[in-house]
Amino acid sequence: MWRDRLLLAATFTAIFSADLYFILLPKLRRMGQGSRQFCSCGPSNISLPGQGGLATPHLSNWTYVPPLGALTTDSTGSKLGRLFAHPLYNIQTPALGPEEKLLLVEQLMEYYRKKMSRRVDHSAAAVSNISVTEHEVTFDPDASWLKFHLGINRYALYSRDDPAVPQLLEDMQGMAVVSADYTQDEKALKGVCDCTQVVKPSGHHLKLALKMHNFAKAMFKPMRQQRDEETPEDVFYFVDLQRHNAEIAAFHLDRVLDFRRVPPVTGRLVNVTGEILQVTHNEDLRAVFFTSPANNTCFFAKCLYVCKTEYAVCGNPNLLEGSLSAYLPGLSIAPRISIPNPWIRSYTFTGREEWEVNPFYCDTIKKLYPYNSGNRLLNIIDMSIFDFLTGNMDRHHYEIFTKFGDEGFILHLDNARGFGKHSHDEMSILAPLSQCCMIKSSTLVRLQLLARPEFRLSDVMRESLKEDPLRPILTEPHLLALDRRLQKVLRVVQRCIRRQGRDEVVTKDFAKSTGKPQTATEMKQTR
Ligand SMILES: Nc1ncnc2c1ncn2[C@@H]1O[C@H](COP(=O)(O)OP(=O)(O)OP(=O)(O)O)[C@@H](O)[C@H]1O
Ligand SMILES: [Mn+2]
Repeated sequence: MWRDRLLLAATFTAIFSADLYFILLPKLRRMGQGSRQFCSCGPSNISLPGQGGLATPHLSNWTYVPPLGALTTDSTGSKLGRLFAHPLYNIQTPALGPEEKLLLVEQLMEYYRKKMSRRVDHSAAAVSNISVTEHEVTFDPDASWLKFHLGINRYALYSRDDPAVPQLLEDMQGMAVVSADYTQDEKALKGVCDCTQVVKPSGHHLKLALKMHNFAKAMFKPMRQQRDEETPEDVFYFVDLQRHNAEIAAFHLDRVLDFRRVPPVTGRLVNVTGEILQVTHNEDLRAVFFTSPANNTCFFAKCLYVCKTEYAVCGNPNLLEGSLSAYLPGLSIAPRISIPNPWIRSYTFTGREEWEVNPFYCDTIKKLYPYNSGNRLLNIIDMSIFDFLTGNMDRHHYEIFTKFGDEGFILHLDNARGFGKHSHDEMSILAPLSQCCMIKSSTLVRLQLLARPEFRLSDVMRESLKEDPLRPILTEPHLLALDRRLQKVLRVVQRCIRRQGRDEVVTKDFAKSTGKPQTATEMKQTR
Protein backbone atom coordinates (compact mmCIF):
# COMPACT_ATOMS: atom_id res chain seq x y z
CA MET A 1 0.00 0.00 0.00
CA TRP A 2 2.76 2.39 1.09
CA ARG A 3 4.92 1.20 -1.85
CA ASP A 4 2.01 1.76 -4.24
CA ARG A 5 1.64 5.36 -3.07
CA LEU A 6 5.37 5.96 -3.51
CA LEU A 7 5.19 4.56 -7.05
CA LEU A 8 2.23 6.79 -7.91
CA ALA A 9 4.01 9.90 -6.56
CA ALA A 10 7.16 9.02 -8.51
CA THR A 11 5.14 8.56 -11.70
CA PHE A 12 3.45 11.96 -11.27
CA THR A 13 6.79 13.65 -10.59
CA ALA A 14 8.26 12.10 -13.73
CA ILE A 15 5.29 13.21 -15.85
CA PHE A 16 5.43 16.71 -14.40
CA SER A 17 9.21 17.00 -14.97
CA ALA A 18 8.86 15.80 -18.55
CA ASP A 19 6.05 18.28 -19.09
CA LEU A 20 8.15 21.07 -17.57
CA TYR A 21 11.23 20.23 -19.61
CA PHE A 22 9.69 19.43 -23.00
CA ILE A 23 6.65 21.69 -23.10
CA LEU A 24 6.62 24.53 -20.60
CA LEU A 25 10.29 25.52 -20.78
CA PRO A 26 10.49 25.68 -24.60
CA LYS A 27 7.26 27.72 -24.57
CA LEU A 28 8.73 30.20 -22.07
CA ARG A 29 11.96 30.38 -24.07
CA ARG A 30 9.99 31.09 -27.27
CA MET A 31 8.00 33.82 -25.52
CA GLY A 32 11.22 35.34 -24.28
CA GLN A 33 12.68 35.30 -27.76
CA GLY A 34 9.46 36.66 -29.17
CA SER A 35 9.47 39.73 -26.98
CA ARG A 36 13.15 40.33 -27.82
CA GLN A 37 12.39 39.94 -31.51
CA PHE A 38 9.92 42.80 -31.62
CA CYS A 39 11.42 45.13 -29.07
CA SER A 40 12.22 48.69 -29.98
CA CYS A 41 15.71 48.42 -28.55
CA GLY A 42 17.61 47.16 -31.55
CA PRO A 43 17.48 46.01 -35.14
CA SER A 44 14.56 43.80 -35.89
CA ASN A 45 15.06 40.25 -37.13
CA ILE A 46 11.49 39.43 -38.07
CA SER A 47 11.52 36.68 -40.65
CA LEU A 48 9.88 38.82 -43.26
CA PRO A 49 11.03 40.23 -46.57
CA GLY A 50 14.68 40.85 -46.22
CA GLN A 51 16.18 42.58 -49.19
CA GLY A 52 14.17 45.74 -49.30
CA GLY A 53 13.65 47.47 -52.62
CA LEU A 54 13.34 51.20 -52.78
CA ALA A 55 9.62 51.32 -52.16
CA THR A 56 10.02 48.94 -49.21
CA PRO A 57 13.15 49.79 -47.31
CA HIS A 58 15.54 47.20 -45.91
CA LEU A 59 14.16 45.66 -42.75
CA SER A 60 17.38 46.10 -40.82
CA ASN A 61 16.71 49.84 -41.09
CA TRP A 62 13.23 49.38 -39.72
CA THR A 63 12.37 49.44 -36.07
CA TYR A 64 9.32 48.29 -34.21
CA VAL A 65 7.64 51.03 -32.25
CA PRO A 66 4.62 50.51 -30.04
CA PRO A 67 1.34 51.52 -31.69
CA LEU A 68 0.20 55.09 -31.39
CA GLY A 69 -3.11 56.81 -31.70
CA ALA A 70 -6.77 55.93 -31.37
CA LEU A 71 -6.82 53.85 -34.53
CA THR A 72 -4.28 51.40 -33.19
CA THR A 73 -5.22 50.83 -29.56
CA ASP A 74 -6.62 47.55 -28.40
CA SER A 75 -8.33 48.21 -25.10
CA THR A 76 -11.65 46.65 -26.12
CA GLY A 77 -10.39 43.43 -27.63
CA SER A 78 -10.86 44.81 -31.11
CA LYS A 79 -9.50 42.73 -33.99
CA LEU A 80 -8.57 45.86 -35.90
CA GLY A 81 -6.68 47.14 -32.88
CA ARG A 82 -4.81 43.83 -32.66
CA LEU A 83 -4.09 43.90 -36.38
CA PHE A 84 -2.64 47.40 -36.28
CA ALA A 85 -0.66 46.49 -33.16
CA HIS A 86 0.83 43.43 -34.89
CA PRO A 87 4.59 43.71 -35.52
CA LEU A 88 3.97 43.57 -39.28
CA TYR A 89 2.01 46.80 -39.01
CA ASN A 90 4.54 48.49 -36.80
CA ILE A 91 7.62 48.42 -38.90
CA GLN A 92 8.68 52.01 -39.32
CA THR A 93 10.32 53.41 -42.40
CA PRO A 94 13.68 55.10 -41.82
CA ALA A 95 13.73 58.86 -41.25
CA LEU A 96 12.82 60.53 -44.51
CA GLY A 97 15.23 62.82 -46.31
CA PRO A 98 13.83 65.95 -48.02
CA GLU A 99 13.96 64.24 -51.42
CA GLU A 100 11.74 61.45 -50.13
CA LYS A 101 8.93 63.78 -49.16
CA LEU A 102 6.53 64.98 -51.81
CA LEU A 103 6.46 68.60 -50.64
CA LEU A 104 8.48 71.04 -48.64
CA VAL A 105 6.67 73.03 -45.95
CA GLU A 106 7.69 76.49 -47.18
CA GLN A 107 6.87 75.63 -50.78
CA LEU A 108 3.40 74.37 -49.86
CA MET A 109 2.54 77.32 -47.59
CA GLU A 110 3.61 79.81 -50.24
CA TYR A 111 1.55 78.03 -52.89
CA TYR A 112 -1.63 78.11 -50.80
CA ARG A 113 -1.12 81.65 -49.57
CA LYS A 114 -1.03 82.74 -53.22
CA LYS A 115 -4.11 80.67 -54.01
CA MET A 116 -5.96 82.27 -51.10
CA SER A 117 -5.26 85.78 -52.30
CA ARG A 118 -6.46 84.87 -55.79
CA ARG A 119 -9.68 83.46 -54.30
CA VAL A 120 -10.51 86.75 -52.56
CA ASP A 121 -10.22 88.64 -55.89
CA HIS A 122 -12.28 86.02 -57.70
CA SER A 123 -15.16 85.99 -55.22
CA ALA A 124 -15.37 89.79 -55.13
CA ALA A 125 -15.81 89.82 -58.91
CA ALA A 126 -18.24 86.97 -58.95
CA VAL A 127 -20.77 88.29 -56.45
CA SER A 128 -21.89 91.07 -58.74
CA ASN A 129 -24.05 89.04 -61.12
CA ILE A 130 -25.16 85.91 -59.25
CA SER A 131 -26.50 85.40 -55.78
CA VAL A 132 -24.08 82.96 -54.24
CA THR A 133 -23.87 82.42 -50.50
CA GLU A 134 -20.42 83.69 -49.55
CA HIS A 135 -18.72 81.99 -46.62
CA GLU A 136 -15.66 83.10 -44.74
CA VAL A 137 -12.59 81.10 -45.72
CA THR A 138 -9.69 80.92 -43.34
CA PHE A 139 -6.28 79.56 -44.14
CA ASP A 140 -5.03 77.55 -41.18
CA PRO A 141 -1.40 76.44 -41.49
CA ASP A 142 -2.16 73.68 -38.95
CA ALA A 143 -5.11 72.27 -40.89
CA SER A 144 -5.31 68.47 -41.16
CA TRP A 145 -5.45 68.54 -44.97
CA LEU A 146 -2.15 70.46 -45.10
CA LYS A 147 -0.61 67.95 -42.71
CA PHE A 148 -1.87 65.14 -44.94
CA HIS A 149 -0.22 66.77 -47.97
CA LEU A 150 3.01 67.28 -46.06
CA GLY A 151 3.04 63.64 -44.92
CA ILE A 152 3.00 62.19 -48.45
CA ASN A 153 6.29 60.45 -49.12
CA ARG A 154 7.83 58.01 -51.53
CA TYR A 155 6.54 55.00 -49.59
CA ALA A 156 2.88 55.88 -49.12
CA LEU A 157 0.26 58.63 -48.94
CA TYR A 158 0.36 58.68 -45.16
CA SER A 159 2.06 56.89 -42.32
CA ARG A 160 0.13 54.40 -40.19
CA ASP A 161 0.09 56.46 -37.04
CA ASP A 162 -0.36 59.89 -38.63
CA PRO A 163 -2.98 61.66 -36.47
CA ALA A 164 -3.69 64.01 -39.39
CA VAL A 165 -5.61 61.23 -41.19
CA PRO A 166 -8.38 60.58 -38.61
CA GLN A 167 -8.50 64.35 -38.07
CA LEU A 168 -8.92 64.95 -41.81
CA LEU A 169 -11.74 62.38 -41.96
CA GLU A 170 -13.47 64.16 -39.08
CA ASP A 171 -12.97 67.57 -40.68
CA MET A 172 -14.40 66.41 -44.00
CA GLN A 173 -17.44 65.02 -42.18
CA GLY A 174 -18.36 68.17 -40.37
CA MET A 175 -16.89 71.27 -41.94
CA ALA A 176 -19.01 73.85 -43.71
CA VAL A 177 -18.79 73.61 -47.49
CA VAL A 178 -18.01 77.06 -48.91
CA SER A 179 -17.91 76.30 -52.61
CA ALA A 180 -18.72 73.61 -55.13
CA ASP A 181 -17.61 73.14 -58.70
CA TYR A 182 -17.04 70.57 -61.39
CA THR A 183 -13.71 68.77 -61.15
CA GLN A 184 -10.94 69.72 -63.58
CA ASP A 185 -11.42 66.69 -65.83
CA GLU A 186 -15.14 67.33 -66.01
CA LYS A 187 -14.48 70.98 -66.94
CA ALA A 188 -12.11 69.91 -69.70
CA LEU A 189 -14.93 67.80 -71.06
CA LYS A 190 -17.47 70.66 -70.87
CA GLY A 191 -20.37 68.23 -70.75
CA VAL A 192 -19.51 66.62 -74.06
CA CYS A 193 -19.32 62.88 -74.49
CA ASP A 194 -18.52 60.99 -77.63
CA CYS A 195 -21.36 58.52 -77.67
CA THR A 196 -20.04 56.77 -80.77
CA GLN A 197 -17.54 55.26 -78.36
CA VAL A 198 -18.76 53.00 -75.64
CA VAL A 199 -16.22 54.42 -73.27
CA LYS A 200 -16.62 58.03 -72.42
CA PRO A 201 -13.40 60.08 -72.64
CA SER A 202 -13.39 60.79 -68.93
CA GLY A 203 -15.43 61.95 -66.07
CA HIS A 204 -19.05 62.04 -67.18
CA HIS A 205 -19.97 60.81 -63.77
CA LEU A 206 -21.60 63.02 -61.26
CA LYS A 207 -18.72 64.17 -59.22
CA LEU A 208 -17.90 67.55 -57.77
CA ALA A 209 -15.06 69.33 -56.02
CA LEU A 210 -16.19 70.75 -52.67
CA LYS A 211 -14.18 73.27 -50.71
CA MET A 212 -14.42 73.55 -46.92
CA HIS A 213 -14.12 76.72 -44.87
CA ASN A 214 -10.47 75.97 -44.00
CA PHE A 215 -9.61 75.63 -47.71
CA ALA A 216 -9.65 71.81 -47.61
CA LYS A 217 -10.85 70.29 -50.85
CA ALA A 218 -12.63 66.99 -51.42
CA MET A 219 -14.05 65.10 -54.37
CA PHE A 220 -17.73 64.34 -53.84
CA LYS A 221 -19.36 61.32 -55.46
CA PRO A 222 -23.08 61.07 -54.72
CA MET A 223 -24.97 57.91 -53.88
CA ARG A 224 -26.46 56.36 -57.00
CA GLN A 225 -27.27 52.89 -55.81
CA GLN A 226 -28.67 51.30 -52.65
CA ARG A 227 -26.23 49.21 -50.61
CA ASP A 228 -28.13 45.98 -51.26
CA GLU A 229 -28.50 46.44 -55.03
CA GLU A 230 -26.24 44.20 -57.10
CA THR A 231 -25.05 45.17 -60.58
CA PRO A 232 -27.29 43.23 -62.98
CA GLU A 233 -25.53 40.37 -64.80
CA ASP A 234 -25.99 41.88 -68.26
CA VAL A 235 -24.42 45.24 -67.41
CA PHE A 236 -20.89 45.83 -68.71
CA TYR A 237 -18.40 47.06 -66.14
CA PHE A 238 -17.76 50.23 -68.13
CA VAL A 239 -21.38 51.38 -67.96
CA ASP A 240 -21.81 50.30 -64.37
CA LEU A 241 -22.66 53.01 -61.87
CA GLN A 242 -20.10 54.54 -59.57
CA ARG A 243 -20.76 53.65 -55.94
CA HIS A 244 -20.00 56.11 -53.18
CA ASN A 245 -19.82 53.28 -50.63
CA ALA A 246 -17.24 51.50 -52.78
CA GLU A 247 -15.00 54.60 -52.59
CA ILE A 248 -15.32 54.61 -48.80
CA ALA A 249 -14.81 50.86 -48.40
CA ALA A 250 -11.78 50.94 -50.72
CA PHE A 251 -10.03 53.50 -48.53
CA HIS A 252 -10.56 51.27 -45.49
CA LEU A 253 -9.45 48.14 -47.33
CA ASP A 254 -6.32 49.85 -48.63
CA ARG A 255 -5.46 50.91 -45.08
CA VAL A 256 -6.17 47.44 -43.69
CA LEU A 257 -3.90 45.94 -46.37
CA ASP A 258 -1.31 48.52 -45.29
CA PHE A 259 -0.82 49.86 -48.83
CA ARG A 260 -1.88 53.40 -47.95
CA ARG A 261 -2.23 54.34 -51.62
CA VAL A 262 -5.83 55.63 -51.47
CA PRO A 263 -6.41 59.22 -50.28
CA PRO A 264 -8.58 59.42 -47.14
CA VAL A 265 -12.29 58.99 -47.94
CA THR A 266 -15.30 59.51 -45.71
CA GLY A 267 -19.02 59.38 -46.13
CA ARG A 268 -21.14 62.47 -45.53
CA LEU A 269 -24.73 63.60 -45.87
CA VAL A 270 -24.50 66.64 -48.11
CA ASN A 271 -27.19 69.27 -48.38
CA VAL A 272 -27.42 69.60 -52.16
CA THR A 273 -29.14 72.98 -51.92
CA GLY A 274 -27.12 74.67 -49.18
CA GLU A 275 -23.80 72.99 -49.84
CA ILE A 276 -23.78 72.75 -53.65
CA LEU A 277 -26.38 74.88 -55.44
CA GLN A 278 -26.12 77.93 -53.19
CA VAL A 279 -22.34 77.98 -53.01
CA THR A 280 -21.35 77.38 -56.61
CA HIS A 281 -20.17 80.15 -58.93
CA ASN A 282 -20.43 77.82 -61.88
CA GLU A 283 -23.48 78.69 -64.01
CA ASP A 284 -23.35 75.32 -65.79
CA LEU A 285 -23.60 73.51 -62.50
CA ARG A 286 -26.49 75.67 -61.33
CA ALA A 287 -28.26 74.90 -64.59
CA VAL A 288 -28.45 71.15 -63.93
CA PHE A 289 -30.42 71.55 -60.71
CA PHE A 290 -34.19 71.02 -60.65
CA THR A 291 -36.98 70.12 -58.24
CA SER A 292 -38.53 66.69 -58.71
CA PRO A 293 -42.30 66.00 -58.60
CA ALA A 294 -41.73 64.73 -55.05
CA ASN A 295 -40.29 68.16 -54.19
CA ASN A 296 -36.77 66.88 -53.76
CA THR A 297 -33.80 68.88 -55.03
CA CYS A 298 -31.99 66.98 -57.77
CA PHE A 299 -29.16 67.51 -60.25
CA PHE A 300 -27.77 65.57 -63.19
CA ALA A 301 -24.50 65.18 -65.06
CA LYS A 302 -24.12 67.24 -68.20
CA CYS A 303 -23.20 64.60 -70.65
CA LEU A 304 -24.94 63.13 -73.64
CA TYR A 305 -26.02 59.79 -72.33
CA VAL A 306 -26.53 60.51 -68.68
CA CYS A 307 -27.83 64.06 -68.86
CA LYS A 308 -31.46 63.11 -68.78
CA THR A 309 -33.37 63.87 -65.63
CA GLU A 310 -34.11 60.18 -65.09
CA TYR A 311 -30.39 59.70 -64.38
CA ALA A 312 -30.31 62.55 -61.86
CA VAL A 313 -29.54 62.17 -58.20
CA CYS A 314 -31.90 63.68 -55.65
CA GLY A 315 -31.73 64.81 -52.07
CA ASN A 316 -34.40 63.90 -49.59
CA PRO A 317 -35.55 66.65 -49.90
CA ASN A 318 -32.05 68.19 -49.74
CA LEU A 319 -29.82 65.69 -48.01
CA LEU A 320 -27.89 63.26 -50.16
CA GLU A 321 -25.33 60.63 -49.18
CA GLY A 322 -21.96 60.75 -50.84
CA SER A 323 -18.27 59.99 -50.52
CA LEU A 324 -15.70 62.71 -49.93
CA SER A 325 -12.17 61.91 -51.04
CA ALA A 326 -9.45 64.23 -49.77
CA TYR A 327 -7.79 66.02 -52.67
CA LEU A 328 -4.16 65.37 -53.39
CA PRO A 329 -1.89 68.42 -53.73
CA GLY A 330 -2.51 70.30 -56.99
CA LEU A 331 -0.79 69.12 -60.15
CA SER A 332 1.23 72.33 -60.44
CA ILE A 333 2.88 71.72 -57.10
CA ALA A 334 2.97 67.92 -57.13
CA PRO A 335 2.75 66.70 -60.73
CA ARG A 336 1.44 63.20 -61.38
CA ILE A 337 1.31 61.23 -64.56
CA SER A 338 -1.37 58.86 -65.66
CA ILE A 339 -0.15 55.64 -67.25
CA PRO A 340 -2.27 53.07 -69.07
CA ASN A 341 -2.60 49.83 -67.13
CA PRO A 342 -0.79 47.07 -69.08
CA TRP A 343 -3.79 44.86 -68.22
CA ILE A 344 -6.27 47.45 -69.54
CA ARG A 345 -9.63 46.11 -70.75
CA SER A 346 -11.01 46.82 -74.18
CA TYR A 347 -13.99 48.95 -73.11
CA THR A 348 -16.03 47.79 -76.10
CA PHE A 349 -18.67 45.10 -76.39
CA THR A 350 -16.55 42.72 -78.45
CA GLY A 351 -12.90 43.74 -78.15
CA ARG A 352 -10.24 41.53 -76.59
CA GLU A 353 -6.91 42.79 -75.30
CA GLU A 354 -3.71 40.82 -75.76
CA TRP A 355 -3.48 39.80 -72.11
CA GLU A 356 -6.83 38.06 -72.45
CA VAL A 357 -5.68 35.78 -75.26
CA ASN A 358 -1.95 35.37 -74.71
CA PRO A 359 -1.03 33.33 -71.62
CA PHE A 360 2.60 34.48 -71.97
CA TYR A 361 1.67 38.16 -71.98
CA CYS A 362 3.58 38.83 -68.78
CA ASP A 363 6.86 37.65 -70.35
CA THR A 364 6.52 40.52 -72.82
CA ILE A 365 5.63 43.03 -70.11
CA LYS A 366 8.56 41.95 -67.95
CA LYS A 367 10.92 42.99 -70.73
CA LEU A 368 9.37 46.41 -71.20
CA TYR A 369 10.35 49.58 -69.41
CA PRO A 370 9.32 50.47 -66.68
CA TYR A 371 8.22 46.93 -65.78
CA ASN A 372 11.64 45.42 -66.43
CA SER A 373 13.19 46.65 -63.20
CA GLY A 374 12.31 47.98 -59.79
CA ASN A 375 9.00 47.61 -58.06
CA ARG A 376 6.56 48.73 -60.74
CA LEU A 377 5.31 45.32 -61.82
CA LEU A 378 5.02 44.18 -58.21
CA ASN A 379 3.03 47.32 -57.46
CA ILE A 380 0.71 46.54 -60.38
CA ILE A 381 0.26 43.06 -58.90
CA ASP A 382 -0.54 44.59 -55.49
CA MET A 383 -3.12 46.78 -57.24
CA SER A 384 -4.66 43.78 -59.03
CA ILE A 385 -5.06 41.99 -55.68
CA PHE A 386 -6.68 45.10 -54.23
CA ASP A 387 -9.02 45.40 -57.23
CA PHE A 388 -9.85 41.68 -57.18
CA LEU A 389 -10.89 41.93 -53.54
CA THR A 390 -13.26 44.81 -54.33
CA GLY A 391 -14.31 43.42 -57.72
CA ASN A 392 -13.24 46.59 -59.56
CA MET A 393 -12.74 45.94 -63.28
CA ASP A 394 -12.35 49.61 -64.19
CA ARG A 395 -8.62 50.17 -63.66
CA HIS A 396 -7.80 51.60 -67.08
CA HIS A 397 -4.98 53.87 -65.89
CA TYR A 398 -2.90 54.33 -62.80
CA GLU A 399 -1.15 57.44 -61.53
CA ILE A 400 2.21 58.08 -59.93
CA PHE A 401 3.88 61.21 -58.57
CA THR A 402 6.59 62.25 -61.01
CA LYS A 403 8.83 63.37 -58.16
CA PHE A 404 9.51 59.81 -57.02
CA GLY A 405 10.23 58.57 -60.54
CA ASP A 406 9.95 54.89 -61.24
CA GLU A 407 10.33 53.86 -57.64
CA GLY A 408 7.29 55.77 -56.44
CA PHE A 409 4.20 53.93 -55.30
CA ILE A 410 1.09 53.63 -57.46
CA LEU A 411 -1.92 55.67 -56.44
CA HIS A 412 -5.13 53.67 -56.15
CA LEU A 413 -7.51 56.46 -57.21
CA ASP A 414 -11.09 55.91 -58.38
CA ASN A 415 -12.44 52.81 -56.73
CA ALA A 416 -16.10 53.59 -57.25
CA ARG A 417 -16.79 50.62 -59.51
CA GLY A 418 -15.90 48.08 -56.89
CA PHE A 419 -18.37 46.14 -54.73
CA GLY A 420 -20.91 45.77 -57.55
CA LYS A 421 -21.47 42.01 -57.27
CA HIS A 422 -20.87 40.09 -54.06
CA SER A 423 -21.81 36.75 -55.53
CA HIS A 424 -19.23 36.82 -58.30
CA ASP A 425 -15.43 36.73 -58.14
CA GLU A 426 -13.93 38.11 -61.34
CA MET A 427 -10.76 36.04 -61.64
CA SER A 428 -9.56 38.01 -64.70
CA ILE A 429 -8.80 40.97 -62.40
CA LEU A 430 -6.07 38.79 -60.90
CA ALA A 431 -4.41 38.29 -64.31
CA PRO A 432 -1.26 40.26 -63.37
CA LEU A 433 -0.74 37.91 -60.41
CA SER A 434 -1.74 34.68 -62.12
CA GLN A 435 0.16 35.43 -65.33
CA CYS A 436 3.34 36.85 -63.79
CA CYS A 437 3.37 34.56 -60.74
CA MET A 438 5.11 37.17 -58.61
CA ILE A 439 4.14 38.79 -55.32
CA LYS A 440 5.94 40.96 -52.79
CA SER A 441 6.80 39.01 -49.70
CA SER A 442 5.50 41.85 -47.51
CA THR A 443 2.12 41.74 -49.28
CA LEU A 444 1.88 37.97 -48.98
CA VAL A 445 2.56 37.85 -45.24
CA ARG A 446 -0.10 40.48 -44.62
CA LEU A 447 -2.63 38.59 -46.75
CA GLN A 448 -1.83 35.41 -44.83
CA LEU A 449 -2.34 37.26 -41.58
CA LEU A 450 -5.72 38.57 -42.74
CA ALA A 451 -6.80 35.04 -43.64
CA ARG A 452 -6.31 33.89 -40.05
CA PRO A 453 -9.42 33.71 -37.85
CA GLU A 454 -7.96 36.10 -35.27
CA PHE A 455 -7.65 38.87 -37.87
CA ARG A 456 -10.23 37.76 -40.46
CA LEU A 457 -10.41 40.34 -43.27
CA SER A 458 -14.21 40.64 -43.13
CA ASP A 459 -14.07 41.20 -39.37
CA VAL A 460 -11.43 43.94 -39.47
CA MET A 461 -13.19 45.59 -42.41
CA ARG A 462 -16.56 45.47 -40.63
CA GLU A 463 -14.94 47.09 -37.63
CA SER A 464 -13.04 49.70 -39.62
CA LEU A 465 -16.14 50.68 -41.61
CA LYS A 466 -18.07 51.24 -38.38
CA GLU A 467 -16.04 54.43 -38.01
CA ASP A 468 -17.80 55.97 -41.01
CA PRO A 469 -20.86 58.17 -40.42
CA LEU A 470 -22.74 56.48 -43.26
CA ARG A 471 -22.37 53.02 -41.70
CA PRO A 472 -23.13 50.32 -42.64
CA ILE A 473 -20.96 50.88 -45.70
CA LEU A 474 -20.97 47.32 -47.00
CA THR A 475 -23.66 44.68 -46.67
CA GLU A 476 -22.72 41.37 -45.03
CA PRO A 477 -22.52 39.46 -48.35
CA HIS A 478 -19.93 41.98 -49.63
CA LEU A 479 -17.90 41.65 -46.42
CA LEU A 480 -17.98 37.84 -46.59
CA ALA A 481 -16.98 37.97 -50.27
CA LEU A 482 -13.71 39.57 -49.13
CA ASP A 483 -12.77 36.41 -47.19
CA ARG A 484 -13.69 34.14 -50.09
CA ARG A 485 -11.67 36.25 -52.52
CA LEU A 486 -8.70 36.41 -50.18
CA GLN A 487 -8.64 32.60 -50.16
CA LYS A 488 -8.64 32.66 -53.95
CA VAL A 489 -5.69 35.05 -54.05
CA LEU A 490 -3.75 32.78 -51.70
CA ARG A 491 -4.64 29.77 -53.81
CA VAL A 492 -3.30 31.46 -56.95
CA VAL A 493 -0.05 32.20 -55.11
CA GLN A 494 0.13 28.60 -53.88
CA ARG A 495 -0.33 27.26 -57.39
CA CYS A 496 2.47 29.52 -58.63
CA ILE A 497 4.76 28.33 -55.84
CA ARG A 498 3.98 24.69 -56.63
CA ARG A 499 4.90 25.23 -60.25
CA GLN A 500 7.85 27.58 -60.00
CA GLY A 501 9.18 27.35 -56.46
CA ARG A 502 8.91 29.87 -53.65
CA ASP A 503 12.09 31.77 -54.52
CA GLU A 504 10.81 32.54 -58.01
CA VAL A 505 7.38 33.66 -56.85
CA VAL A 506 7.76 35.42 -53.52
CA THR A 507 9.91 38.42 -54.18
CA LYS A 508 11.79 39.77 -51.24
CA ASP A 509 10.37 43.18 -51.94
CA PHE A 510 12.47 43.33 -55.00
CA ALA A 511 15.86 44.46 -56.04
CA LYS A 512 16.74 48.08 -56.56
CA SER A 513 15.96 49.70 -59.86
CA THR A 514 19.02 49.40 -62.03
CA GLY A 515 18.63 52.73 -63.78
CA LYS A 516 18.65 56.22 -62.32
CA PRO A 517 15.21 57.75 -61.67
CA GLN A 518 13.68 58.86 -64.95
CA THR A 519 12.56 62.37 -65.69
CA ALA A 520 8.90 63.06 -66.34
CA THR A 521 9.55 63.57 -70.06
CA GLU A 522 11.34 60.26 -70.34
CA MET A 523 8.42 58.59 -68.63
CA LYS A 524 5.83 60.23 -70.85
CA GLN A 525 7.68 59.00 -73.94
CA THR A 526 7.06 55.45 -72.88
CA ARG A 527 3.31 55.82 -72.59
N1 LIG B 1 -8.54 62.52 -54.23
C1 LIG B 1 -8.17 63.07 -55.37
N2 LIG B 1 -7.38 64.16 -55.40
C2 LIG B 1 -7.01 64.72 -56.55
N3 LIG B 1 -7.35 64.27 -57.75
C3 LIG B 1 -8.12 63.19 -57.78
C4 LIG B 1 -8.57 62.54 -56.60
N4 LIG B 1 -9.33 61.50 -56.97
C5 LIG B 1 -9.34 61.51 -58.31
N5 LIG B 1 -8.62 62.53 -58.80
C6 LIG B 1 -8.36 62.88 -60.20
O1 LIG B 1 -9.57 63.01 -60.90
C7 LIG B 1 -9.60 62.10 -61.98
C8 LIG B 1 -10.99 61.55 -62.13
O2 LIG B 1 -11.40 60.93 -60.94
P1 LIG B 1 -12.14 59.55 -60.96
O3 LIG B 1 -11.35 58.59 -61.79
O4 LIG B 1 -12.38 59.17 -59.54
O5 LIG B 1 -13.50 59.87 -61.65
P2 LIG B 1 -14.17 59.20 -62.91
O6 LIG B 1 -15.42 59.95 -63.13
O7 LIG B 1 -14.29 57.73 -62.71
O8 LIG B 1 -13.17 59.49 -64.05
P3 LIG B 1 -12.63 58.50 -65.16
O9 LIG B 1 -13.76 58.27 -66.05
O10 LIG B 1 -11.50 59.27 -65.77
O11 LIG B 1 -12.17 57.24 -64.48
C9 LIG B 1 -8.58 61.01 -61.61
O12 LIG B 1 -8.04 60.40 -62.74
C10 LIG B 1 -7.57 61.80 -60.83
O13 LIG B 1 -6.60 62.35 -61.67
MN1 LIG C 1 -13.38 56.00 -63.27
